[in-house]
Amino acid sequence: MSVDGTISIVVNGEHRRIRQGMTLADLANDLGLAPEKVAVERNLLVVPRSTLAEVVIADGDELEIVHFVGGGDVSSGEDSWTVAEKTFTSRLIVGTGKYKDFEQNAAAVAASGAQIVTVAVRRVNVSDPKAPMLTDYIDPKKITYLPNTAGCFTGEEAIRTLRLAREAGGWDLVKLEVLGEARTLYPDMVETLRATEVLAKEGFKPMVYCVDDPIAAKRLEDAGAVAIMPLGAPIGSGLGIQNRVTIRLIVEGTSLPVLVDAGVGTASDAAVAMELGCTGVLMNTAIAEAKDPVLMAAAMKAAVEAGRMSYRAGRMGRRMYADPSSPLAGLI
Ligand SMILES: CC(=O)[C@@H](O)[C@H](O)COP(=O)(O)O
Repeated sequence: MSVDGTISIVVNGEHRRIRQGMTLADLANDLGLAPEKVAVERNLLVVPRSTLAEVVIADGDELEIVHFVGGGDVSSGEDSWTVAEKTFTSRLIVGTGKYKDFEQNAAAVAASGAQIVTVAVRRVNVSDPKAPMLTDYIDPKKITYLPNTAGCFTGEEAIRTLRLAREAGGWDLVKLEVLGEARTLYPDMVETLRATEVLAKEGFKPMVYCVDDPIAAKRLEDAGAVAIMPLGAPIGSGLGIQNRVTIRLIVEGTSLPVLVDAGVGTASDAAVAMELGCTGVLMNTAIAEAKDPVLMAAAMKAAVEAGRMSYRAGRMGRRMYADPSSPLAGLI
C-alpha cells in the first residue's frame, strides 16, 4: 500500500490504483458495471458472484472482469424482442432464396418457427399475380415480410428498390444491404450509411446489414437504423462466426437489436451468436442448402433457443485449472 491509501492491482491486463479496502462489488460499481452482471476471476480463481461484496481486493491482485451485457428477465417465461415497435418471440429470421421451390421454402419457414422472413425485392415475386407468388405459400398476414435489397451495389439502387417495395406492399420495416463487390459480397459501409440516413428520413425503418465493426454500428445507430445486422462471415459461405470479439463489442455498444446476418453454416454457429448476447440471427443458405432443409430449419430453431437460454442463464467463469465436480472436503 502507498502513503496515499491506495493499492496497485491489474484489471483485465491494465494496471490501476484503487482505494485500499475496496471489495470486488465496489470495484464493479466504480467501473460502471452492475455487480450482479459480472463474473470475476481473482488471481486465476473464479470468485462466486454471491461473495463479490465480501471479497476485499489486496495489493497486487490480478483481476479479470467479464461483463454480461443485457440479458433478459430469467424469471419471466416470455422472452420477446422488439424492433420498430413490433414485438416477436422467435429470434430467428430466415431467407427465401436458394430453395427448390416455394413449397419447400414454406415448409422450412414453418419448421424454423420464424415470424419474419426476408425477401429479395428484386428476385422474388411478391407483386405480379400472373407468376407464382411467395405470398401464396407464406402468408403475409401470419409472417412478417422483411423486404431486402440483396443484389444492390449502390445506395441509390437500394433506396429505389425499397421505395418500390413500399409502393408494392406498404412495407416500411426493411432490410438494407448495399454490397461493395461481387467476390466477397461485403457491405459498402459508406454507401450503406448514406442510404440508411436517406431511408430513415423518408420514414423507413431500416435493419441494416453491415461489417462486424462496433464503430460502424454506432454510426448506423446515429443514422437512423432500427437494428444492426453484422455479418458473421461472407454471405453464403457457411463459415460461422469469424470474430466473436467484434460481435460482442457491437452488442455492448448499441442499444439497438443486434442480429447476426450471413455466414451461419450450422446450428452451433447460431447458438454462438445467441450466447454472445445477440438479439437474433438471420440466415438463408445454411437452411436452404442443407440436405434436408426442413430438418435443418428445426435444428436452427432449437439452436437459437438454446443459445438464448444459455446467455440468459449466464455462463460459468473459465478456470485455468481443474476444479472437482464433487466436493473433496470430508472424504473418508
Ligand atoms: C437472405 C439474405 O438476406 C442474405 O443476404 C443474408 O445475408 C443471408 O446470408 P446467408 O445465406 O449466409 O445466411
